[in-house]
Amino acid sequence: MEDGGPPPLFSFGVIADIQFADKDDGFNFHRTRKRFYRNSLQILKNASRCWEEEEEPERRPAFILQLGDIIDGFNRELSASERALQTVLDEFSSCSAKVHHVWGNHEFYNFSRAALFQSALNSRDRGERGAEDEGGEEEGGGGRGEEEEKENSLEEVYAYHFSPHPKFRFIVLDAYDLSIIGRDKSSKKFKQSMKIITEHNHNEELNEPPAISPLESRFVKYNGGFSQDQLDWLERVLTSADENEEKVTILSHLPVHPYSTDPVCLAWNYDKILSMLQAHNSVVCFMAGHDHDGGYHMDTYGVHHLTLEGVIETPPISDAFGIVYVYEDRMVLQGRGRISDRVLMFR
Ligand SMILES: Nc1ncnc2c1ncn2[C@@H]1O[C@H](COP(=O)(O)OP(=O)(O)O)[C@@H](O)[C@H]1O
Repeated sequence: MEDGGPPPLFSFGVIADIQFADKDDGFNFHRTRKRFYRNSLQILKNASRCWEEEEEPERRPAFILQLGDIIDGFNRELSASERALQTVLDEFSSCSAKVHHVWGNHEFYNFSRAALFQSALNSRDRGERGAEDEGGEEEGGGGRGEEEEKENSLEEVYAYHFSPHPKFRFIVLDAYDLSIIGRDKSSKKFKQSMKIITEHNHNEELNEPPAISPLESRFVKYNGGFSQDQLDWLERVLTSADENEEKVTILSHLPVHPYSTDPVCLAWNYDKILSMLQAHNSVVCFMAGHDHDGGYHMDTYGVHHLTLEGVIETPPISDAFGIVYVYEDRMVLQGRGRISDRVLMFR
């Protein structure tokens, strides 16, 4: 694809739902899909090799987007969370490009939010500015008491943005900002999240989706949503990107367009994000993981919603990763294995 044409401006690698565990193959909850816990490391090896093989500087990934669920929740039961994470990170480090990590539900099955902020999965320092140090009443912050500091750290958001090339911006979102997994039970956000989920989901087991309608099925414990603070921050980042005529790609573990995923995988308040994306001309693409079957939809505003097929449910004969080559007017996804090639024209 694109052979013989001008080189891209820059390129990046993509991969989602690796969910590595040193454990025999198993199944998803409904036993409809096989999960290849050990082989997921082999697919990551294939990805690293492929990303490193690119010889032309503009075609070699400048960075990698890891879209969440890097290791499986089973590691916690096996007391192997740290070891499994190190195994996967070692594999990533065989590739020269820096990785931007998105956080998914399995990150919270293995680690507390506080631990994640202290871990190598916090790639926020690879960004320019995060939701915590930008705007609102958070700014200036001098003279905060210890109690207030503690309270703020309980509510902290993992979101940031970076510009790898002039006129292009990437925004990492925290889709478990409102969630009952990961948030400390004493936090305001936990209480708010419990209220939201129990208003919609009356099952005793909150991972069992409400059966009212396909869209309502998203109110399960393994999903989450975006706080108003994060939405306000995103609004400011997008306004500035519009003014600077940038092309913005947004990254989140949870998809936000009902046609790009099984609705049971949607973010709780996906509609809030969707209307914001449509109102900002700078937004060209929204990338997510979580739904291992993947999905794609271009909405009526020309925004591409790409849900990447998950590594964990990819049989050993196949692959699930890609390289995206970025040009002035489009992004060209070259997928491997289950991930399709796509040309994403900018609106
Ligand atoms: N219908 C359900 N009822 C009860 N628990 C469920 C249901 N669906 C999923 N779960 C649980 O929710 C968690 C996440 O589900 P899973 O399908 O494994 O998601 P993921 O694709 O993120 O791995 C698992 O602990 C799983 O056992």
